[in-house]
Amino acid sequence: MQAPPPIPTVDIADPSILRWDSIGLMLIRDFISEEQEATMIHAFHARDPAKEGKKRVSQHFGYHFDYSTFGASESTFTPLPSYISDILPRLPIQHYLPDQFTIQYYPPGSGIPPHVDTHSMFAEALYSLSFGSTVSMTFRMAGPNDARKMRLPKRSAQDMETAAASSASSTPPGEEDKPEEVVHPSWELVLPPRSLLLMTGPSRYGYTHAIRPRKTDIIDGQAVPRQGRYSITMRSSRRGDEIGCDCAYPGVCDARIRDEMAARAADSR
Ligand SMILES: O=C(O)CCC(=O)C(=O)O
Ligand SMILES: [Fe+2]
Repeated sequence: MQAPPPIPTVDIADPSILRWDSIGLMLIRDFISEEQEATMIHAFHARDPAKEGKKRVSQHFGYHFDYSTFGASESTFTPLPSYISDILPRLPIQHYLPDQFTIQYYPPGSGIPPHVDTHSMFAEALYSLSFGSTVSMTFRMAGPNDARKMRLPKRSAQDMETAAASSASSTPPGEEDKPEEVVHPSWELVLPPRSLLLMTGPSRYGYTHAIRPRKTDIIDGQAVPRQGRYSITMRSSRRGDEIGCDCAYPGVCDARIRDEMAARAADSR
């Protein structure tokens, strides 16, 4: 079920900024220059030369993403290259800054399954800087199906990174006869190269985001073949007492899921 994308408001002072205020989403076009983009692509392949694989390739800077907690590592830290640290003073939210950076290369045809980034381990602002190629990102308000999937036993940490709310899996056994659940319509947001996406509020906590694994996107009715696309996901880790979440989306909130499991374990004692 696909819906037209919600209509953004264009910032009067800066028309390169589009906002979807009701869901806390913002896109800044031309956030980096073509020169910065070329530097980032060059630096990525200086560390990971292969371009011909079919799978997404990741590099970590700052505190590494920890695939066992879905938060930032306590200790593994790679200093930031200047092409990342240089952009931090220009991020729209300055009272807290990201400290966990994942650069991903998506060869044409690859994507990332629908998921909600961990609520409890990262502060509200989630950034994605796109470069290399235009891509469509699919958003969908999370529903009961996503909540159920997030409560399934996890196969492995790597699966869970993105399978958290993945809608790719099949109907669990015994549930075939249940009435069809409400699935909210998805819509696609075109992310141009060199644009910065900021997710806060509902788009951060209550929507899944995904990139469909395909070689061509349909943009304004035209088939646009994908080239290699890169992104830098930037997150601010929560530490100690800050870890937790009291968002309005308990169905897809890892902090609530952990509480439910603890309560269930206590009940069964
Ligand atoms: O590539 C992107 O823009 C988003 C990546 C993402 O959603 C993630 O790493 O959690
Ligand atoms: Fe994500």
